[in-house]
Amino acid sequence: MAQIWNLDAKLPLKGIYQNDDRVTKAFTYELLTRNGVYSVFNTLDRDLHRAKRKLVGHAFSERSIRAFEPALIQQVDVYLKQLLESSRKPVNMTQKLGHLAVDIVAQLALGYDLETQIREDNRFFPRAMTLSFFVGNISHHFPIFHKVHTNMVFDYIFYATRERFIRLIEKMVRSRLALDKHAKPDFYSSVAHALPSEAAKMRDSVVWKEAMVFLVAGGDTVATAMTAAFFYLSRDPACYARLAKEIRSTFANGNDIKSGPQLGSCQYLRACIDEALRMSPPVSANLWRQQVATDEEPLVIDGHYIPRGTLFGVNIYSLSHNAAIFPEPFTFKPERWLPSSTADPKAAEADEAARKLMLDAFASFSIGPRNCVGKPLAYLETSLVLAKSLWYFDFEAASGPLGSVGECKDRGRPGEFYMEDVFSSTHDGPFIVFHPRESVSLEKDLDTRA
Ligand code: HEM
Repeated sequence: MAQIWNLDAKLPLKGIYQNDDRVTKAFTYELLTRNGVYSVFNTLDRDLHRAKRKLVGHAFSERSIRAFEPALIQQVDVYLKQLLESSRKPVNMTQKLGHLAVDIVAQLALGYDLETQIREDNRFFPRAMTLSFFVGNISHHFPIFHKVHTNMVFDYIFYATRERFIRLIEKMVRSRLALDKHAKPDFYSSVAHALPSEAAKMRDSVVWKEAMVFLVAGGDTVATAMTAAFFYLSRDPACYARLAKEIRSTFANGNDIKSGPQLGSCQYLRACIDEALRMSPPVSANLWRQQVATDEEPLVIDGHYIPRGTLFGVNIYSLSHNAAIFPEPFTFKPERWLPSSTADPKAAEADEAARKLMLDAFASFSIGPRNCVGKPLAYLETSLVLAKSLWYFDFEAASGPLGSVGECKDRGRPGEFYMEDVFSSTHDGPFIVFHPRESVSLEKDLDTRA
């Protein structure tokens, strides 16, 4: 298996990921399915993918997201209440935001109250998702293991966890199907009109496959984005102060923090999120691609001839840390994403050219027809959580040994959030201490929102 690393950033990204006439997802994606039933994520066939993408896209239209937002805010309120209860004590943000994100995505997929934020019993669910990423990632990078049925070995070792995970999803799907199509503002409600009336076994059904993708793709990733943002902000007083000032001067009260022009005007918030996504891309695997089987012409990308059967891709982490595009790539600098503020027209032109180069190379959600369909929701969720956290609290890194959990020490970069690639990412920390702001009352706002 060959691989193209992104040494010259400009071309291979588009040539690979925006070239769906000639390039498709690699066969390794198909190894992630069982029973030959594909989801929007792992289907290779271009026409089937387009149809599925159109279907799934309904859940992310502006209208659907607006309808879903109150359910999202309800989950964020649970998180805020818990921060209040644990004021002045260190909070492990990997756990806290992991629970929040999975509760949100369970609401989004199937209107289900997973309640990992408040109850212990379903907390195996995010752990099981990470496990499924881990096992799938092995086949994705080493398909030979799949051939020798390594997945069956993992199935055997993790049988109990896998069965528990699948039974819970089955319960979620069944309880949703028992309700009226439009009983909840969720994915099912957005797509129910277009679903086949299925006689298929539950685990082979379209609802099952797509809901499963939502749960796996939309929980862990957003949790990592938010956690990384807290890591960097708690270590950079200047960025923290600038963001706090922006949030606290944009809104008149906490109930106003929702989607709309005010949230949209928070340019520095968006810059902080993009910078966290660049520094710590939640999907850190190589997204392998291959030449479309029916394409008979030689494939040349960015001057590289790609022999038939080769898997190739651009690694998002390495691209995001290419110093020729992102100067000082290991420094958290949200300002790099802001429009130029210099009065000198020549300098402004150069700044804008540099910014365009970065925007073209920003691939944390990938690009092209297989890019992330959940991107608008991911931004909304991350923006709301950061803005509301800063509205109701001041926060800082914990002191003592807990304060350094999450730092990347073994590569000599303590300023970087340490993550491990399991297709998505595993991590721990940071531990953050929250102090309620005296000038605002979360309890009062929660009462008015209830
Ligand atoms: C910060 C958060 C997120 C990041 C960084 C992210 C990143 C990505 C990336 C890089 C891909 C391309 C994967 C590939 O080519 O193999 C992808 C695809 C996808 N994402 Fe996300 N994602 C995020 C949030 C979400 C959310 C919230 C959802 C839904 C609830 C979601 C659903 C999907 C789906 C369904 C695909 C497959 C799209 C297709 O193949 O057409 N993602 N995401």
